[in-house]
Amino acid sequence: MGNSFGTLFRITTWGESHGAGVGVVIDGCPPNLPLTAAEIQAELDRRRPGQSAIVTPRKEADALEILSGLYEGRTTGTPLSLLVRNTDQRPSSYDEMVEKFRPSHADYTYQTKYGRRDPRGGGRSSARETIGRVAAGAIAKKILSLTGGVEIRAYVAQVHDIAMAARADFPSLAEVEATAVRCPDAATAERMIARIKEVRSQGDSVGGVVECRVRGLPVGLGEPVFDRLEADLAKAMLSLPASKGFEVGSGFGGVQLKGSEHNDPFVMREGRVRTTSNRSGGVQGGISNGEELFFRTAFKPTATILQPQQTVTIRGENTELAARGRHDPCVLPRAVPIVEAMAALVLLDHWMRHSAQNRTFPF
Ligand SMILES: Cc1cc2nc3c(=O)[nH]c(=O)nc-3n(C[C@H](O)[C@H](O)[C@H](O)COP(=O)(O)O)c2cc1C
Repeated sequence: MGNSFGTLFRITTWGESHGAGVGVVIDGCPPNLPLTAAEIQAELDRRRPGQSAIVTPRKEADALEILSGLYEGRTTGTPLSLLVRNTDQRPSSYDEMVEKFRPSHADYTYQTKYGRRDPRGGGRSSARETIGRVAAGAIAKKILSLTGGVEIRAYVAQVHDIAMAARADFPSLAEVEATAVRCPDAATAERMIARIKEVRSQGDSVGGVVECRVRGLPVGLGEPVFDRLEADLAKAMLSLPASKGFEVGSGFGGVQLKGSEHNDPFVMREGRVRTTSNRSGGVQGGISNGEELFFRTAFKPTATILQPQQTVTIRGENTELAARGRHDPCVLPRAVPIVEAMAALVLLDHWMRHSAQNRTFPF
Protein backbone atom coordinates (compact mmCIF):
# COMPACT_ATOMS: atom_id res chain seq x y z
CA MET A 1 0.00 0.00 0.00
CA GLY A 2 1.18 3.47 -0.81
CA ASN A 3 4.89 2.75 -0.99
CA SER A 4 4.99 1.50 -4.58
CA PHE A 5 4.86 3.30 -7.92
CA GLY A 6 4.61 2.18 -11.55
CA THR A 7 3.10 -0.77 -13.36
CA LEU A 8 5.75 -2.57 -15.49
CA PHE A 9 8.83 -0.70 -14.17
CA ARG A 10 7.78 -0.82 -10.52
CA ILE A 11 9.50 0.61 -7.47
CA THR A 12 8.90 0.19 -3.75
CA THR A 13 10.74 2.60 -1.46
CA TRP A 14 11.39 1.89 2.21
CA GLY A 15 13.13 3.40 5.23
CA GLU A 16 12.98 6.41 7.50
CA SER A 17 14.98 9.57 7.98
CA HIS A 18 16.58 8.46 11.25
CA GLY A 19 16.31 4.67 10.93
CA ALA A 20 19.13 2.40 9.73
CA GLY A 21 18.82 3.50 6.14
CA VAL A 22 16.60 4.06 3.12
CA GLY A 23 16.31 2.30 -0.20
CA VAL A 24 14.30 0.92 -3.06
CA VAL A 25 13.36 -2.38 -4.63
CA ILE A 26 12.93 -2.19 -8.41
CA ASP A 27 10.86 -4.83 -10.18
CA GLY A 28 10.68 -5.16 -13.95
CA CYS A 29 14.06 -3.76 -14.90
CA PRO A 30 15.08 -5.31 -18.24
CA PRO A 31 18.01 -7.78 -18.07
CA ASN A 32 21.44 -7.13 -19.61
CA LEU A 33 21.53 -3.40 -18.89
CA PRO A 34 25.15 -2.40 -18.14
CA LEU A 35 25.02 -0.66 -14.76
CA THR A 36 27.47 0.59 -12.13
CA ALA A 37 26.88 1.97 -8.65
CA ALA A 38 28.86 5.07 -9.72
CA GLU A 39 26.24 6.02 -12.34
CA ILE A 40 23.48 5.95 -9.74
CA GLN A 41 25.72 7.68 -7.18
CA ALA A 42 26.13 10.66 -9.54
CA GLU A 43 22.38 11.34 -9.33
CA LEU A 44 22.29 10.76 -5.56
CA ASP A 45 25.08 13.32 -5.18
CA ARG A 46 22.85 15.94 -6.84
CA ARG A 47 20.14 15.19 -4.25
CA ARG A 48 22.24 14.76 -1.14
CA PRO A 49 22.22 17.11 1.86
CA GLY A 50 25.30 19.19 2.67
CA GLN A 51 26.17 19.71 -1.00
CA SER A 52 26.22 23.54 -0.85
CA ALA A 53 25.79 26.53 1.44
CA ILE A 54 22.06 26.88 0.64
CA VAL A 55 20.81 23.40 1.60
CA THR A 56 20.54 21.50 4.87
CA PRO A 57 23.97 20.98 6.47
CA ARG A 58 23.12 17.37 7.48
CA LYS A 59 26.28 15.43 6.55
CA GLU A 60 25.31 12.34 4.62
CA ALA A 61 27.52 10.78 1.93
CA ASP A 62 24.45 8.87 0.70
CA ALA A 63 26.76 6.07 -0.42
CA LEU A 64 24.89 3.55 -2.55
CA GLU A 65 25.05 -0.22 -2.10
CA ILE A 66 23.56 -2.56 -4.71
CA LEU A 67 22.35 -5.66 -2.90
CA SER A 68 20.78 -7.67 -5.72
CA GLY A 69 19.80 -7.83 -9.36
CA LEU A 70 23.27 -7.20 -10.80
CA TYR A 71 25.81 -9.78 -12.00
CA GLU A 72 29.13 -9.01 -13.68
CA GLY A 73 28.11 -5.41 -14.29
CA ARG A 74 24.76 -6.13 -15.94
CA THR A 75 21.22 -6.34 -14.61
CA THR A 76 19.80 -9.85 -14.33
CA GLY A 77 16.11 -9.03 -14.78
CA THR A 78 15.46 -9.99 -11.15
CA PRO A 79 14.61 -7.43 -8.44
CA LEU A 80 17.25 -4.78 -7.89
CA SER A 81 17.61 -3.83 -4.25
CA LEU A 82 19.44 -0.58 -3.55
CA LEU A 83 20.44 0.65 -0.09
CA VAL A 84 21.78 3.88 1.41
CA ARG A 85 22.66 3.74 5.10
CA ASN A 86 21.88 6.75 7.31
CA THR A 87 25.02 7.92 9.08
CA ASP A 88 24.51 11.46 10.45
CA GLN A 89 21.49 11.04 12.71
CA ARG A 90 20.80 13.48 15.52
CA PRO A 91 17.39 12.38 16.76
CA SER A 92 17.68 14.60 19.88
CA SER A 93 17.13 17.62 17.59
CA TYR A 94 13.58 16.36 17.29
CA ASP A 95 12.81 15.89 21.02
CA GLU A 96 10.29 18.73 21.01
CA MET A 97 8.54 17.30 17.93
CA VAL A 98 7.61 14.15 19.90
CA GLU A 99 5.10 16.31 21.75
CA LYS A 100 4.43 19.22 19.38
CA PHE A 101 3.09 19.17 15.84
CA ARG A 102 5.17 21.17 13.34
CA PRO A 103 2.76 23.51 11.52
CA SER A 104 2.21 22.45 7.90
CA HIS A 105 4.39 19.34 8.28
CA ALA A 106 3.12 15.75 8.43
CA ASP A 107 3.20 15.33 12.24
CA TYR A 108 -0.50 15.92 13.04
CA THR A 109 -1.93 13.91 10.17
CA TYR A 110 0.45 10.96 10.72
CA GLN A 111 -0.23 10.89 14.46
CA THR A 112 -3.98 10.98 13.91
CA LYS A 113 -4.02 8.41 11.11
CA TYR A 114 -1.70 5.82 12.69
CA GLY A 115 -1.96 6.62 16.40
CA ARG A 116 1.86 6.60 16.52
CA ARG A 117 4.74 7.93 14.45
CA ASP A 118 8.50 8.13 14.27
CA PRO A 119 9.10 11.78 15.13
CA ARG A 120 12.86 11.64 14.45
CA GLY A 121 13.21 13.86 11.39
CA GLY A 122 9.72 13.11 10.13
CA GLY A 123 10.31 9.36 9.64
CA ARG A 124 8.70 8.35 6.33
CA SER A 125 7.55 11.88 5.55
CA SER A 126 11.15 13.04 5.35
CA ALA A 127 12.52 13.82 1.91
CA ARG A 128 15.19 11.16 2.62
CA GLU A 129 12.60 8.75 1.25
CA THR A 130 13.25 10.25 -2.19
CA ILE A 131 16.74 8.67 -2.26
CA GLY A 132 15.08 5.46 -3.44
CA ARG A 133 13.22 7.34 -6.17
CA VAL A 134 16.37 9.08 -7.39
CA ALA A 135 18.32 5.80 -7.45
CA ALA A 136 15.57 4.04 -9.44
CA GLY A 137 15.14 7.11 -11.63
CA ALA A 138 18.86 7.04 -12.53
CA ILE A 139 18.34 3.56 -13.97
CA ALA A 140 15.14 4.60 -15.78
CA LYS A 141 16.97 7.63 -17.21
CA LYS A 142 19.77 5.43 -18.51
CA ILE A 143 17.35 3.01 -20.20
CA LEU A 144 15.45 5.92 -21.78
CA SER A 145 18.60 7.51 -23.09
CA LEU A 146 19.84 4.17 -24.52
CA THR A 147 16.44 3.35 -25.99
CA GLY A 148 15.78 6.49 -27.89
CA GLY A 149 18.13 9.31 -26.87
CA VAL A 150 15.58 10.71 -24.44
CA GLU A 151 16.97 13.63 -22.41
CA ILE A 152 15.30 14.88 -19.24
CA ARG A 153 16.27 18.30 -17.88
CA ALA A 154 14.78 19.91 -14.78
CA TYR A 155 15.92 23.23 -13.32
CA VAL A 156 14.79 25.85 -10.84
CA ALA A 157 12.76 28.48 -12.71
CA GLN A 158 11.56 30.45 -9.69
CA VAL A 159 12.47 31.01 -6.02
CA HIS A 160 9.99 33.07 -4.01
CA ASP A 161 9.18 36.02 -6.38
CA ILE A 162 12.42 35.74 -8.39
CA ALA A 163 11.69 34.05 -11.75
CA MET A 164 13.98 33.46 -14.72
CA ALA A 165 12.83 34.61 -18.16
CA ALA A 166 11.22 31.90 -20.33
CA ARG A 167 13.90 30.12 -22.29
CA ALA A 168 13.41 28.83 -25.83
CA ASP A 169 16.39 26.47 -26.09
CA PHE A 170 17.04 23.34 -24.05
CA PRO A 171 19.35 24.19 -21.11
CA SER A 172 22.44 22.00 -20.79
CA LEU A 173 23.17 19.96 -17.68
CA ALA A 174 26.36 22.00 -17.20
CA GLU A 175 24.34 25.24 -17.10
CA VAL A 176 21.95 23.79 -14.52
CA GLU A 177 24.76 22.44 -12.35
CA ALA A 178 26.84 25.63 -12.64
CA THR A 179 25.17 27.26 -9.62
CA ALA A 180 24.16 25.89 -6.23
CA VAL A 181 20.48 26.75 -6.85
CA ARG A 182 20.32 24.85 -10.20
CA CYS A 183 18.88 27.75 -12.20
CA PRO A 184 20.49 27.83 -15.68
CA ASP A 185 20.28 31.63 -15.87
CA ALA A 186 23.41 32.70 -13.97
CA ALA A 187 22.28 36.24 -13.12
CA THR A 188 18.87 35.08 -11.83
CA ALA A 189 20.59 32.26 -9.94
CA GLU A 190 22.70 34.80 -8.01
CA ARG A 191 19.56 36.67 -6.91
CA MET A 192 17.87 33.41 -5.90
CA ILE A 193 20.88 32.36 -3.83
CA ALA A 194 20.97 35.75 -2.09
CA ARG A 195 17.25 35.44 -1.24
CA ILE A 196 17.68 31.93 0.18
CA LYS A 197 20.59 33.09 2.35
CA GLU A 198 18.59 36.10 3.51
CA VAL A 199 15.55 34.05 4.63
CA ARG A 200 17.79 31.42 6.20
CA SER A 201 19.45 34.13 8.34
CA GLN A 202 15.94 35.08 9.51
CA GLY A 203 15.17 31.44 10.45
CA ASP A 204 12.64 31.41 7.62
CA SER A 205 12.13 29.56 4.31
CA VAL A 206 10.95 30.07 0.71
CA GLY A 207 9.47 27.91 -2.06
CA GLY A 208 9.56 28.04 -5.84
CA VAL A 209 9.00 26.31 -9.17
CA VAL A 210 10.91 23.48 -10.88
CA GLU A 211 10.49 23.34 -14.64
CA CYS A 212 11.09 20.06 -16.47
CA ARG A 213 11.64 19.51 -20.19
CA VAL A 214 12.05 16.21 -22.01
CA ARG A 215 13.22 15.86 -25.59
CA GLY A 216 13.56 12.81 -27.80
CA LEU A 217 10.26 11.19 -26.82
CA PRO A 218 8.39 9.19 -29.46
CA VAL A 219 4.73 9.81 -30.33
CA GLY A 220 2.45 7.42 -28.43
CA LEU A 221 3.42 7.29 -24.72
CA GLY A 222 0.38 7.51 -22.46
CA GLU A 223 -3.24 6.43 -22.48
CA PRO A 224 -6.39 8.20 -23.65
CA VAL A 225 -8.33 7.90 -20.41
CA PHE A 226 -7.29 7.39 -16.76
CA ASP A 227 -3.53 6.89 -17.16
CA ARG A 228 -3.07 9.93 -19.36
CA LEU A 229 0.60 10.86 -19.54
CA GLU A 230 -0.02 14.21 -17.86
CA ALA A 231 -2.17 12.59 -15.17
CA ASP A 232 0.60 10.15 -14.27
CA LEU A 233 3.18 12.94 -14.32
CA ALA A 234 0.92 15.02 -12.08
CA LYS A 235 0.61 12.13 -9.62
CA ALA A 236 4.38 11.60 -9.71
CA MET A 237 5.11 15.26 -9.02
CA LEU A 238 2.37 15.75 -6.42
CA SER A 239 3.64 12.62 -4.64
CA LEU A 240 6.79 14.58 -3.78
CA PRO A 241 7.00 16.10 -0.32
CA ALA A 242 6.27 19.86 -0.30
CA SER A 243 4.87 19.93 -3.86
CA LYS A 244 1.72 22.00 -4.17
CA GLY A 245 1.05 22.56 -7.86
CA PHE A 246 1.49 20.99 -11.28
CA GLU A 247 0.91 22.38 -14.73
CA VAL A 248 1.66 21.04 -18.19
CA GLY A 249 2.23 23.17 -21.30
CA SER A 250 0.42 26.50 -21.01
CA GLY A 251 -0.98 25.37 -17.64
CA PHE A 252 -2.97 27.91 -15.65
CA GLY A 253 -1.68 30.72 -17.89
CA GLY A 254 -3.51 29.17 -20.87
CA VAL A 255 -6.88 30.32 -19.54
CA GLN A 256 -5.99 33.86 -20.62
CA LEU A 257 -5.82 32.83 -24.29
CA LYS A 258 -8.57 32.15 -26.83
CA GLY A 259 -8.63 28.85 -28.73
CA SER A 260 -7.35 30.63 -31.83
CA GLU A 261 -4.34 31.82 -29.81
CA HIS A 262 -3.83 28.63 -27.82
CA ASN A 263 -4.01 25.89 -30.48
CA ASP A 264 -0.72 24.43 -31.73
CA PRO A 265 -0.92 24.42 -35.55
CA PHE A 266 0.26 21.23 -37.25
CA VAL A 267 2.82 21.35 -40.03
CA MET A 268 4.75 18.74 -42.03
CA ARG A 269 8.49 19.09 -41.40
CA GLU A 270 11.09 16.64 -42.71
CA GLY A 271 8.38 14.07 -43.35
CA ARG A 272 7.02 14.27 -39.79
CA VAL A 273 3.92 15.85 -38.29
CA ARG A 274 5.12 18.66 -36.04
CA THR A 275 3.53 21.64 -34.29
CA THR A 276 4.66 25.23 -34.79
CA SER A 277 4.05 26.11 -31.10
CA ASN A 278 3.91 23.90 -28.00
CA ARG A 279 1.23 25.14 -25.64
CA SER A 280 0.15 21.48 -25.32
CA GLY A 281 3.47 20.80 -23.57
CA GLY A 282 4.07 17.72 -25.71
CA VAL A 283 0.88 15.86 -24.70
CA GLN A 284 -2.43 15.72 -26.56
CA GLY A 285 -5.28 13.40 -25.64
CA GLY A 286 -3.17 12.00 -22.81
CA ILE A 287 -0.54 10.75 -25.31
CA SER A 288 2.89 12.19 -26.17
CA ASN A 289 2.88 13.94 -29.56
CA GLY A 290 6.64 13.86 -30.16
CA GLU A 291 7.19 17.51 -29.25
CA GLU A 292 9.15 18.55 -26.18
CA LEU A 293 7.40 17.55 -22.95
CA PHE A 294 7.12 20.59 -20.67
CA PHE A 295 5.71 20.72 -17.16
CA ARG A 296 6.15 22.75 -13.96
CA THR A 297 5.91 21.76 -10.30
CA ALA A 298 5.46 24.25 -7.46
CA PHE A 299 7.09 23.56 -4.07
CA LYS A 300 6.00 25.38 -0.95
CA PRO A 301 8.32 27.13 1.55
CA THR A 302 9.92 24.51 3.84
CA ALA A 303 7.58 23.85 6.75
CA THR A 304 10.20 23.59 9.49
CA ILE A 305 11.40 27.11 10.27
CA LEU A 306 13.43 28.28 13.23
CA GLN A 307 11.00 31.04 14.29
CA PRO A 308 8.49 30.54 17.11
CA GLN A 309 5.12 29.37 15.73
CA GLN A 310 1.77 28.67 17.27
CA THR A 311 0.88 24.98 17.47
CA VAL A 312 -0.73 22.20 19.51
CA THR A 313 0.67 19.24 21.51
CA ILE A 314 -0.35 15.59 21.06
CA ARG A 315 -2.46 16.05 24.23
CA GLY A 316 -4.41 18.90 22.63
CA GLU A 317 -2.81 21.86 24.46
CA ASN A 318 -2.10 25.16 22.70
CA THR A 319 1.62 25.87 22.72
CA GLU A 320 4.53 27.38 20.79
CA LEU A 321 7.28 25.66 18.81
CA ALA A 322 10.65 27.07 17.77
CA ALA A 323 12.07 24.19 15.76
CA ARG A 324 15.69 23.09 15.93
CA GLY A 325 17.60 20.68 13.73
CA ARG A 326 19.05 21.01 10.25
CA HIS A 327 16.68 22.02 7.49
CA ASP A 328 16.59 23.21 3.91
CA PRO A 329 15.70 26.92 3.83
CA CYS A 330 14.47 26.17 0.29
CA VAL A 331 13.88 22.64 -1.04
CA LEU A 332 14.14 23.66 -4.71
CA PRO A 333 17.84 23.01 -5.50
CA ARG A 334 17.57 19.44 -4.18
CA ALA A 335 14.15 18.89 -5.77
CA VAL A 336 15.61 19.13 -9.30
CA PRO A 337 17.11 15.58 -9.49
CA ILE A 338 14.00 14.22 -7.76
CA VAL A 339 11.68 15.74 -10.39
CA GLU A 340 13.90 14.30 -13.14
CA ALA A 341 13.83 10.87 -11.48
CA MET A 342 10.04 10.82 -11.17
CA ALA A 343 9.67 11.96 -14.79
CA ALA A 344 12.00 9.14 -15.90
CA LEU A 345 10.01 6.56 -13.91
CA VAL A 346 6.70 7.66 -15.49
CA LEU A 347 8.12 7.84 -19.01
CA LEU A 348 9.90 4.48 -18.89
CA ASP A 349 6.82 2.79 -17.45
CA HIS A 350 4.68 4.21 -20.25
CA TRP A 351 7.35 3.30 -22.81
CA MET A 352 7.24 -0.32 -21.61
CA ARG A 353 3.44 -0.34 -21.61
CA HIS A 354 3.34 1.11 -25.10
CA SER A 355 5.83 -1.48 -26.34
CA ALA A 356 3.95 -4.34 -24.69
CA GLN A 357 0.64 -3.35 -26.27
CA ASN A 358 1.78 -2.16 -29.66
CA ARG A 359 4.98 -3.94 -30.60
CA THR A 360 4.75 -7.48 -29.21
CA PHE A 361 2.46 -9.23 -31.69
CA PRO A 362 3.10 -9.82 -35.41
CA PHE A 363 -0.31 -8.64 -36.67
C1 LIG B 1 14.41 17.91 -1.35
C2 LIG B 1 13.47 18.19 -0.22
C3 LIG B 1 13.99 18.56 1.00
C4 LIG B 1 13.14 18.85 2.08
N1 LIG B 1 13.71 19.27 3.27
C5 LIG B 1 12.87 19.61 4.28
C6 LIG B 1 13.41 20.11 5.50
O1 LIG B 1 14.62 20.25 5.66
N2 LIG B 1 12.54 20.44 6.49
C7 LIG B 1 11.18 20.33 6.34
O2 LIG B 1 10.44 20.64 7.24
N3 LIG B 1 10.66 19.87 5.20
C8 LIG B 1 11.46 19.50 4.17
N4 LIG B 1 10.91 19.02 3.00
C9 LIG B 1 9.44 18.94 2.87
C10 LIG B 1 8.77 17.94 3.79
O3 LIG B 1 9.27 16.64 3.59
C11 LIG B 1 7.25 18.02 3.57
O4 LIG B 1 6.82 19.33 3.65
C12 LIG B 1 6.50 17.20 4.60
O5 LIG B 1 6.71 15.84 4.34
C13 LIG B 1 4.98 17.45 4.59
O6 LIG B 1 4.43 17.14 3.35
P1 LIG B 1 3.67 18.24 2.49
O7 LIG B 1 4.45 19.50 2.59
O8 LIG B 1 3.68 17.70 1.08
O9 LIG B 1 2.29 18.38 3.04
C14 LIG B 1 11.73 18.72 1.92
C15 LIG B 1 11.22 18.33 0.67
C16 LIG B 1 12.06 18.07 -0.40
C17 LIG B 1 11.49 17.69 -1.73
